[in-house]
Amino acid sequence: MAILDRITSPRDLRDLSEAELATLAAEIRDLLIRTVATNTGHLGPNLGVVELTLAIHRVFDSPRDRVVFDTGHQSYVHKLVTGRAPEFGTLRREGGISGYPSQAESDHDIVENSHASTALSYADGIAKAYAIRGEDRHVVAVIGDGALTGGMAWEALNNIAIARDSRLVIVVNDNGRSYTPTIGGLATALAGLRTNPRYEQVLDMVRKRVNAVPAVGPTAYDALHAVKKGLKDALAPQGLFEDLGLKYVGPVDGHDRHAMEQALAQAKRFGGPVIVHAITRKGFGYDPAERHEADQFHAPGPFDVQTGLEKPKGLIWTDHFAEHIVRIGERRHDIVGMTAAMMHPVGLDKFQARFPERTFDVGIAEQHAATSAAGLAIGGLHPVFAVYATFLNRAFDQVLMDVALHKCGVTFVLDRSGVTGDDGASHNGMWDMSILQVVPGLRLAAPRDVTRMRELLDEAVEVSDAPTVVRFPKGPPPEDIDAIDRIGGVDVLVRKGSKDVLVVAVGSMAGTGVEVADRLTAQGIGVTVVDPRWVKPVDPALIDLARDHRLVVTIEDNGVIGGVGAVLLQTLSAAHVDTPVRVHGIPQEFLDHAKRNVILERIGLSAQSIAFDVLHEIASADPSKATSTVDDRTLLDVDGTH
Ligand SMILES: Cc1ncc(C[n+]2csc(CCOP(=O)(O)OP(=O)(O)O)c2C)c(N)n1
Ligand SMILES: CC(=O)[C@@H](O)[C@H](O)COP(=O)(O)O
Ligand SMILES: [Mg+2]
Repeated sequence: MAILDRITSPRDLRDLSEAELATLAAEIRDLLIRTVATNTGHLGPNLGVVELTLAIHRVFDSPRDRVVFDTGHQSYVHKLVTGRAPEFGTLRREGGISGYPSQAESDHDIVENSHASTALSYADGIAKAYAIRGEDRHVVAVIGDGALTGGMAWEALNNIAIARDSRLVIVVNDNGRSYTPTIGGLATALAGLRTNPRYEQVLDMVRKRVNAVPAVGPTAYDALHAVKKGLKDALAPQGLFEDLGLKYVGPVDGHDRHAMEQALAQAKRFGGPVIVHAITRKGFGYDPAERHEADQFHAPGPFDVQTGLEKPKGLIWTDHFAEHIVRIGERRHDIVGMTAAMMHPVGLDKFQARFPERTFDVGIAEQHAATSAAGLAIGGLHPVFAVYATFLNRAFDQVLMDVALHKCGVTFVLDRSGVTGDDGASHNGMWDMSILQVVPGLRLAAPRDVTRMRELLDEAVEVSDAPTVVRFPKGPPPEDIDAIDRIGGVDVLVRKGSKDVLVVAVGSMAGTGVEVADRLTAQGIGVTVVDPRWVKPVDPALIDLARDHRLVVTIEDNGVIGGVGAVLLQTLSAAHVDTPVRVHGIPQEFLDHAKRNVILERIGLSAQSIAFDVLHEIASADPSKATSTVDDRTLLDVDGTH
């Protein structure tokens, strides 16, 4: 029987021998590799925290002591040792366990938000609460070196440094990388701490000699720690954490479980905030991951376990952006590319290779990126900040008050907009076309296909006195959908029969809009389908089109509150256009993980569902238009795809 099968709670870890613990680590690695190879997910980060997580759960008593993971993508080992090994095969599957902590799954889980750099703030609050309530409970926060480049982490550290009563242990999981090597002064400071060879050799010698002494060992090791600390000061620069007044233990070999346990036990005894600096390697224990130069299998697609080779995947929207931004950069020498630690995932790697001096990776620091972009624009350049839509949320005030207020020509390229699916509620890019609607002067475009993405990017970078946004979804783009006409800035995609229904299909929903038209025209309903291209500001042509039709139906891959449909409805009302508007979009909810297409179907963003609703509405308003399909959704199925 596998040792992992015997672990139903972290306390079971305490009964294992050294040999069993080593076997358990191997079993966990094997399960991680085999599961992610088929389910996808975060392999490199989780292979890097096997020993570290086991040590945490042997020294601390979860869930009485709380363990908070920053970003949460590295919480698979935590899940395995907190009773979820039996269902680990359902990882990231619909109805299965999430790829991030989930309160619904376990009392051991806290932070579900996959946005980086939040863990220390949570931990600060929880630890203060326990101190005030007089509860003798510890809080352990695991934060990566990448997440430490996020501003929130330093806001938290500034407070934690003076929270003397907080029983808070911060484990810095330092593998030197986000996707690629972590950038900036912090990375250099951490490297200074972890790469001082003399310090390591002396540390090794001290640890071996002292720990060899039975009974006295650990205590003596603690006492010597003070010496070691002095030693470190002599050998390595004063740690930036200690300069903040934070106690610091380390650096510790994060793959040496015993050493990690000693360091954690020592930190636990401090009784106040303390940092344990663990040195790990992303992908540790699986050669293809460790050797994977790009990102050490941060989030690989399906791959072959034996060879580590990823299954070939087709081009996605990002790949087409990656090509086009280089072409733009060739003709526009003022264009600079910016990313928040995601150079390849957002498609700026080719631009960086071509124009290294015009490409900036700012770390996981979207707020800084947005305001630095404003600075770059003020300085006479045109920044293109490529970022996942959901991660721009945290830079809303910077977009509003630092970029738009000063009329800066910055282009935001929002990848992964709309429903992304696998990475759960905090990854869906369903907010941008709502929150950015309120930004005065900002122009927002949603391309329906690659050709329109190129056109709209070209138009966006020409705007020098306002922020522009181009947003597209995760995954492969559709075939091009050519327009049959253009009215104002609005592309007409379909125009059949009388002007019964105007379908306003936004960006990636254009194909769905055309399919809705197919279903309605098959029922004798006249339909016009348009793609606004620029959804903000509202194109006046849409007002005239709406006025000429009996019903307006909007379809968008964005939340329904404050989105394109909502704003069009408001605009028509202000223009005294009485045509009713039915808004179809993402319900304003946190959506559980599942594949994008499954979620779209489930929330009614499918041609079948929308056409049925429209037909129902028309039949109830004009019974002469009622047909047999009103009560039988399947009869609408003109192309037999449902
Ligand atoms: C605000 C935000 N921006 C970007 C990301 C995308 N992202 C996910 S994990 C990751 C790298 C995290 O690096 P680190 O904290 O060092 O953890 P590691 O993967 O090395 O364990 C990034 C940039 C995110 N989750 N949140
Ligand atoms: C954890 C995190 O925020 C990212 O690594 C996320 O997994 C991005 O996923 P995709 O790049 O697959 O959309
Ligand atoms: Mg890292």
